[in-house]
Amino acid sequence: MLQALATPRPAPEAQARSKPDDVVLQFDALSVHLGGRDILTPTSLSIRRGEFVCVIGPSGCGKTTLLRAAAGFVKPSSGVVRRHGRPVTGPCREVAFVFQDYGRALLPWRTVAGNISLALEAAGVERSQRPARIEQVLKTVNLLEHAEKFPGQLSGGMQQRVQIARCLAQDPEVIMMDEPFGALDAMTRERLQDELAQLVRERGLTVMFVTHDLEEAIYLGDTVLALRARPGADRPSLARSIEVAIPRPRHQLATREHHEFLRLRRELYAYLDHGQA
Ligand SMILES: Nc1ncnc2c1ncn2[C@@H]1O[C@H](COP(=O)(O)OP(=O)(O)OP(=O)(O)O)[C@@H](O)[C@H]1O
Repeated sequence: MLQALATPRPAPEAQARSKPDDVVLQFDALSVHLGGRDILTPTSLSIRRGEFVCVIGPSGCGKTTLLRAAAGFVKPSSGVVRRHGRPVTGPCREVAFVFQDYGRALLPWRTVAGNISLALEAAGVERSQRPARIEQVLKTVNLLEHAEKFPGQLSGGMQQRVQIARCLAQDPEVIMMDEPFGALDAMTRERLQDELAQLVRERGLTVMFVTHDLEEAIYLGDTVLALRARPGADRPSLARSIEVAIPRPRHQLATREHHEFLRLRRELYAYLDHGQA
C-alpha cells in the first residue's frame, strides 16, 4: 500500500478552489503541430493545485502529446503552457512522468534502490543523503524489503510501484501519468488506483492521468477531459471538461454503483462510442 510521505502539501479540500494562485497549470491556446499535421488545436484550460485530471479520447487524439507539452518535452507550435504563471520551456524536477511501460522505464541492471537513486542523482542530491531518501520513498510504496532486488524479480504491479517511488523521489508537485495501469491485471489495477488516490490526496499532488478506461477516469478524476479525434480549425482538441462530483474517499464497489458515476459513464460512453469524438 502506498503511504504518505512525511511532508504533505495541503489537501485540496483545504484550499479555496477559486483563488487564482491555486492554478498550477494554465494552458493558453496550446497548439502542437508534428510531422506536418495538427496534433493539438488551440487548447485552453487550467488545473488547480491538488486536482486529479483524467484525459480520455480515441487512440491518436493527442493525450500523450498534451502531457508531454505540459511537462516541457514537446514545444508548442503556438500558445503556451504556464506553471504558476511562468511559461514551461523544458522538463523540471517539479513535474514527474510515469509511463505505462514500466519494463522500459526501469533500468533492468539496477536494483530497485539503484533505480530510485537515478532520480536523486539527476536532481543533484548528495550521495550521503540518498539512502535515507530512498528508504523514505520505498516505505511509501511498501517495497522497502525489495530494495536490493532487480526489476525482473518483481511483479508488474511492484515494478509500477517502483516507478511511482522514483517519481516521488523527485519531490514533484505535479505527476504526469500516461496509462500507468494499462498493462496490469484488473485486481492489481484496482489496488493501485486506490493507493494512488490516497497518496495524491494526502500529499496534495496535482495529477494529469491518461487512460483508455472510462471507468478508471471517472473513478480517479476530479475532472475528466475528453479530447477529440481529428482536431482541426473548427474542431478544437478539447471536446469536453467534465467535473466528477462524487465524494471521496471513493470505493471500488460503492462508487461504481453511485448514480453520478453511472450517469457520467453513460454520457462519456455515448460520446466516444457514437463518433462524436
Ligand atoms: N514526434 C512526433 N512526430 C510526428 N508525429 C507524432 C509525434 N508524436 C506523436 N505523433 C503523432 O501524434 C498523434 C497523437 O499522438 P499521441 O501519442 O499524443 O496520441 P494518444 O492520444 O496518446 O494516442 P494513444 O491513445 O494511442 O496512446 C499520433 O498520430 C502520433 O502518431
